[in-house]
Amino acid sequence: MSSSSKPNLPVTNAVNGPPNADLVRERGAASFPVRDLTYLVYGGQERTEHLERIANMVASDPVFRKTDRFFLSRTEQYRRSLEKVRHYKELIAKHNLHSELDQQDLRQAIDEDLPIGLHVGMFIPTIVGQGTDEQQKKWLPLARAYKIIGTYAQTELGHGSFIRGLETVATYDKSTQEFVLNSPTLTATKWWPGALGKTSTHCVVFARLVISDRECGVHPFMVQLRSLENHEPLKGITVGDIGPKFAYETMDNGFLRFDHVRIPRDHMLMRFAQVAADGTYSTPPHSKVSYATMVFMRAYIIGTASSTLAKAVTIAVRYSCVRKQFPLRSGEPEQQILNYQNQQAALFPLLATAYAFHFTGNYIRQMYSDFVRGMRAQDFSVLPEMHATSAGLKSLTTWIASAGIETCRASCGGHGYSKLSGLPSLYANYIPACTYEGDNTVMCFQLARYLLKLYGKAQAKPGLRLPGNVSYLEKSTLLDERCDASTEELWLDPARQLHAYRNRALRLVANCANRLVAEMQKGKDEVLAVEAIKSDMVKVAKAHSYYVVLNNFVNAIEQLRASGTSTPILRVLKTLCDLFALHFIQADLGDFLEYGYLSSLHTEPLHAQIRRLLEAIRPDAVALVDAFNFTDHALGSALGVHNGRVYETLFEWAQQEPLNKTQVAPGYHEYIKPFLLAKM
Ligand SMILES: CCCCCCCC/C=C\C/C=C/C(=O)SCCNC(=O)CCNC(=O)[C@H](O)C(C)(C)COP(=O)(O)OP(=O)(O)OC[C@H]1O[C@@H](n2cnc3c(N)ncnc32)[C@H](O)[C@@H]1OP(=O)(O)O
Ligand SMILES: Cc1cc2nc3c(=O)[nH]c(=O)nc-3n(C[C@H](O)[C@H](O)[C@H](O)COP(=O)(O)OP(=O)(O)OC[C@H]3O[C@@H](n4cnc5c(N)ncnc54)[C@H](O)[C@@H]3O)c2cc1C
Repeated sequence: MSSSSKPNLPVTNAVNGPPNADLVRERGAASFPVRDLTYLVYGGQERTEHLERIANMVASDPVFRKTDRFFLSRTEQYRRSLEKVRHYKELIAKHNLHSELDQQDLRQAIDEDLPIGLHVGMFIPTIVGQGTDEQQKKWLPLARAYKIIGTYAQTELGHGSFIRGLETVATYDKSTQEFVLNSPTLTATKWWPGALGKTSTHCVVFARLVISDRECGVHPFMVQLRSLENHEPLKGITVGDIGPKFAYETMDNGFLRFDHVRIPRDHMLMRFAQVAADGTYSTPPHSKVSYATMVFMRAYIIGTASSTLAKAVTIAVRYSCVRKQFPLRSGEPEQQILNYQNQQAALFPLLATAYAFHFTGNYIRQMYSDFVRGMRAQDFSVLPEMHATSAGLKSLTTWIASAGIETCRASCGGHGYSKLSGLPSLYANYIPACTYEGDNTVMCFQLARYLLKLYGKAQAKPGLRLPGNVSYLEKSTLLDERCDASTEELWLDPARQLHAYRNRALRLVANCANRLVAEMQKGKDEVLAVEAIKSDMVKVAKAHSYYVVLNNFVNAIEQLRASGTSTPILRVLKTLCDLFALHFIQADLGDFLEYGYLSSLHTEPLHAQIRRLLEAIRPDAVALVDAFNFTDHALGSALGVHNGRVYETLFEWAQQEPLNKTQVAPGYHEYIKPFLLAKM
């Protein structure tokens, strides 16, 4: 079945000409209407077409070009991203894109780490979340109109994960009703905040509040850094760029020091905690409420794991259909490398994961908006679940997406190593997601701690009802149950798949809890006992997060079935869901074998079923990546171009290499010629 209607995307950047015949054939053989799956992914036909209009506008606009990005210096890349910011603002005005959603769509289409990312992603959300109504009235209009540009300055040279250890101080001076911000040591220097170095005029600074020598904990403060007239740093402020990084060249991650900088009392963001004029301090309703922007960003990061991985897989799958190596038998034509089982085994689980993460993203968005609704009504009861779940999912999704991009790159052979494949920069720009907004390992401890606590409660109080995704912690009888998937067919049963993931998670939680007790019985206090089980805690958090991802994928398919989604779409989603479920059991087989949950009775049919799923996905692979509907601009890859003219595009793009501007190499006269022409 071919797609029900054609996508409206232009073929930009690629070399024009007849499309690659193999890709055309693959597209014609899809078993489902591609366009319908695109609508499903992007929330319907109208929304898809709107996104396409914006994507087309960006892709055809020379200011947003990406093709020369590899040939620009760091400074040029930063300047170029500022040019894009200015143009972004012009387009908002020109096309009346004033809603937050439109602007988000536009930034997503521009597809670059712009130095306003922190402004929209953390600075404005912190004012919204932490500012009083008056503070919002004062700063939001300025921020939304880009009259001020801000960032989120929390991390310091000596302190990142451990927020309570921050050293920057904000001392309240009752006599002038001001806070005095100071960086008392070198390690107190703010270090890393995006767009802090050169772009931002303002920032929300996290500093420890001190009132009359009393420590009141870390709080957010609004601080102006630079003059709005000439962009010079204000008195007492030392600010700059932290220098070269692994990638992320368009972003001026910065450092910042305060030398007794005074700000008015009403520059502390006081929605939840307040300092009165006389220095009276009112505590917030929840001790971690000032960490809410991080929770918001973690939810956002979970949402982007799918699209990032989907880009890498789109490039690798299209290229693997164009690329041919070896005939099976002499005299036969060479095979598309995607026909090889190993290539399918590398790429298809990642394709399935990109779809799985799409539904995880929907789930966490919903959870986050419920949480915000509660918080507005002063109900913080969901905060622990929201924090723990988002911390775990942020870690799992960014780890898998990062490793997945690298797998895609390696699966493209030599051309994957070329920056023109788009994969090295996708990887290098994406991997800090495993670190920023909470180091993944540290985040896993948060989820594991939450699960251990709930498990302990459930053990102590049989009959206790736990929230949906953790309700399995109530059922210790689950530990006695074994897998009964002894045939290939039984492995396709979602209930059995979920049973396996639940059982593994519960086992690891129970094991951790038992070890904790054993360590304490050996004489350790609780703190040291936790230290003794830390690597197991990471496994616990991952195991639970896998279960959440799978559970959401399974539920999403059920909901789609109930809402009348067509059979071909349901069939292909079910196949992807099965592959996701079975692949990650296979990948962690030791966990399931260790406690006898599985035996070779089950693993043989498991492996066989995975092979069948790879075969089932093969004819739909191109259609499944096409359904993500990326423009060539978004992919930025000579290997992933929609028309499949991979070699033509690679060849043309390589001509832009500055070394090719002259026939004779720069340096030839000084360094090559002397020895070439030297007498023997
Ligand atoms: C939309 C556009 C987007 C554009 C995108 C732009 C690109 C952006 C790119 C990069 C931006 C990057 C930004 C940053 O990195 S900002 C800095 C982020 N920093 C961190 O994430 C630091 C990580 N550390 C922490 O979050 C915490 O310190 C901690 C969780 C590790 C520990 O906190 P601590 O204060 O030490 O608490 P305890 O361990 O003692 O725990 C006490 C108690 O509180 C619970 N808890 C901790 N955090 C939270 C929270 N956020 N919400 C709710 N509850 C929390 C914790 O679980 C404990 O609970 P208990 O066991 O029940 O007591
Ligand atoms: C590209 C990028 C952009 C960033 N943008 C911003 C920004 O805009 N604003 C901002 O404020 N910050 C920003 N950051 C900083 C970022 O949030 C921190 O780097 C991150 O939170 C990790 O903290 P850390 O660097 O202190 O790592 P550390 O905590 O020093 O981690 C180092 C290692 O120690 C381990 N470790 C740490 N604590 C423990 C523990 N208790 N037990 C066991 N192991 C532990 C970790 O797992 C890790 O392996 C950015 C960072 C990057 C890379």
